[in-house]
Amino acid sequence: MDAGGISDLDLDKYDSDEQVKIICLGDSAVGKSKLMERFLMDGYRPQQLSTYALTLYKYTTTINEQTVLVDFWDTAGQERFRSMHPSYYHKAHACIMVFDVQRKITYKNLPNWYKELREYRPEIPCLVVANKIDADMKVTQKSFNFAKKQGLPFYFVSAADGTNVVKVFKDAIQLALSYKKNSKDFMDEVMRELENFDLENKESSSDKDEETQEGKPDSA
Ligand SMILES: Nc1nc2c(ncn2[C@@H]2O[C@H](COP(=O)(O)OP(=O)(O)OP(=O)(O)O)[C@@H](O)[C@H]2O)c(=O)[nH]1
Ligand SMILES: [Mg+2]
Repeated sequence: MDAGGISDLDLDKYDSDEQVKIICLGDSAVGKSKLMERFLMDGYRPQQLSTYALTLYKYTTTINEQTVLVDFWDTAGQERFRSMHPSYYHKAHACIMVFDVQRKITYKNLPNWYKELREYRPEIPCLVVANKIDADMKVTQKSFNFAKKQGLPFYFVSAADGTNVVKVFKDAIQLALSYKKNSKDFMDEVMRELENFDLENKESSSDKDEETQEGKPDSA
């Protein structure tokens, strides 16, 4: 692993305005890596961070005249243990949750992934993706109710022929950005309230000082 790889794991960077982190969840072999590679096709630079069993895909885009750096996090094998390391979820702004329409079990496992996601990131946008529709277009007639039940956006996609791939990733970036903006506004509000609270506290404690001052016997 090179030094650049290590600095890429500097998690504090996700606090800055122009960086978002998007994670990918789902069973093994549903096509998570293929989807990312399809989206980033030209000039993507996956960075294998084998120590951490993950790959970072870096993507830069311009939204509202602002340059946005997106880190897509992809796992390398951890999902076989049915659970991710907490740092995988840390400061993520959106999640793309993938299943394979050809393997029912990968759909059945979605609630488990979703539960774990919500333990770490209760509020981030989550997009549900049914991959490999190229293998049998008829599956798009079937209903997969998990997303609807949870009120999550749902997409039929194919990493093999590219159907809807750009749409999913662009939507994920938009949702990540708006999540970040709104949670930041919320935090600003909390910080303001805390400052006010602090001021009030200081005022009341200085009142107290005066009282004790007054209560003291006059030395003169
Ligand atoms: N037909 C078809 N095959 C696909 C599609 N996407 C992925 N595959 C195949 O599915 C297999 C698994 O794809 P990966 O992208 O490696 O899956 P993954 O979710 O990253 O798997 P892990 O890294 O093991 O968790 C590969 O053989 C892909 O070629 C698709 O849209 N259609
Ligand atoms: Mg993979």
